[in-house]
Amino acid sequence: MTVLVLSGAIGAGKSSLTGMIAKELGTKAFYESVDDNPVLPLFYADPSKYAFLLQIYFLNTRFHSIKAALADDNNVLDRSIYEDALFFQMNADMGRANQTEVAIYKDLLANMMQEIKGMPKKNPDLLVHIDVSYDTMIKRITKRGRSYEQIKTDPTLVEYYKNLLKYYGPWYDHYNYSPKIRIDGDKYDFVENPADRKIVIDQIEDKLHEMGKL
Ligand SMILES: Nc1ncnc2c1ncn2[C@@H]1O[C@H](COP(=O)(O)OP(=O)(O)OP(=O)(O)O)[C@@H](O)[C@H]1O
Ligand SMILES: Nc1nc(=O)c2ncn([C@H]3C[C@H](O)[C@@H](CO)O3)c2[nH]1
Repeated sequence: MTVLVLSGAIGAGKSSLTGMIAKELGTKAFYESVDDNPVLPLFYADPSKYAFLLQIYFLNTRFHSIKAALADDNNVLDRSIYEDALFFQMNADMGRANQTEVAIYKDLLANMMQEIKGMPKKNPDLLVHIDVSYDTMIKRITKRGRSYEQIKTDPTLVEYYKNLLKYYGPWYDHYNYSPKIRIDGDKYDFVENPADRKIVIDQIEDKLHEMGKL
């Protein structure tokens, strides 16, 4: 049983690469709830009002996916639960959550992580992190076109996205729940270019070989 999780900023290419890895390795893909997420558009319209609710929503849906993915055999998840705290900490630091919400969220997250520790498989086998610059991130967000994520319609998102990248650097450096690998999302156009896709998939497979997981 091998479980891979993807990480990276908004629009980094996690969902795209998740699908490619699942196809290549013949594993099942688990995607975070976006298009069916009733809170996400509300959050982008009024972050202070909905930051806490969105975080609870994501934590709950991610926990469902993790329970399914860690119980089953070979799986790949398009975002790790370890990034949830990063998002909430950043939103809290930006004044979008009060101290009571922060305390309740942290306690609930710790409680859920405790449950995960009790599962037969506690941690993923490999974290695949996609690194992107601000310019690439914006290009991809624009290309994907979710209306509420566009900086043209909401210029305050420039600060939000730049801030997110600032939080991701140290987050990746400190991540130690499993082996990890960094993919250069600026360099490799693994969506449009088959040669780049092969390079990226090879990097992941080489790492799995090295770990004795392939
Ligand atoms: N390496 C890449 N080269 C070219 N286009 C890419 C690349 N990665 C992603 N894209 C494109 O960028 C957009 C965002 O990709 P995707 O939805 O996979 O990102 P994500 O990391 O899952 O985003 P989110 O965090 O919002 O869920 C899509 O339109 C996708 O086709
Ligand atoms: N606030 C907040 N907390 C999270 O834990 C979180 N996880 C994902 N997202 C947002 C980013 C993309 O717009 C969209 C798809 O990733 O959902 C989050 N937003």
